[in-house]
Amino acid sequence: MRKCIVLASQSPPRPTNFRVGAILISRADNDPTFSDDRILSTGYTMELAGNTHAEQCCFSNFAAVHSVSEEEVATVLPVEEGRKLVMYVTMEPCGKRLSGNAPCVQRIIKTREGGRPGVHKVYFGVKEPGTFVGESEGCKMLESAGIEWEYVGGFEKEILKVAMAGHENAEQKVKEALGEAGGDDAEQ
Ligand SMILES: Nc1nc(=O)c(N)c(NC[C@H](O)[C@H](O)[C@H](O)COP(=O)(O)O)[nH]1
Ligand SMILES: [Zn+2]
Repeated sequence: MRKCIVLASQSPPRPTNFRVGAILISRADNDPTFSDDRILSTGYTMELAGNTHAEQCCFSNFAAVHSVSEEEVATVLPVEEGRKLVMYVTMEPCGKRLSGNAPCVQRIIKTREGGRPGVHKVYFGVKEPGTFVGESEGCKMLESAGIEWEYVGGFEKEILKVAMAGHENAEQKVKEALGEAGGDDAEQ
């Protein structure tokens, strides 16, 4: 998650989205300390041209290395016995985008097309604040697609400060979002 926060802080601050970082990992099944994790790709919001999201850039970067388009990334993601693909993102993948572009949950689900294992689980450090799309749908959509997710607590303040750096009175917004997230340092 710390690596994702560093990625997110490379994103150009905008009032119209959040600065998010994402990492795609190949993880061994029987490796409780995750010591055998292999980072396959990284991405951060607006890393690539256009109005791009961190998860989208993460997939795009991997696809580019394998000379396919982001839409076809499922065809080049590794399928290895005894290993699964997991994704770490600072913020819950979006289920809806004000711009109308394809949401990241859809892109994550797409990695499983053609019966491929695709992304097995998503870890994130904050639920999406209500700033743009109100109640976030990401988790529910992942669940209904059979993709596991896990909330990694303890990074809320750091993640939201980076995510909202481009927003009007960001400090106040972060405080409110922390209140939403129920972060343990919400009262500060
Ligand atoms: N998970 C995630 N990764 C990102 O890289 C990013 N920027 C968001 N942000 C979610 C937020 O809901 C959308 O940024 C707004 O809804 C505006 O939509 P656009 O970004 O313009 O498509 N969420
Ligand atoms: Zn997104």
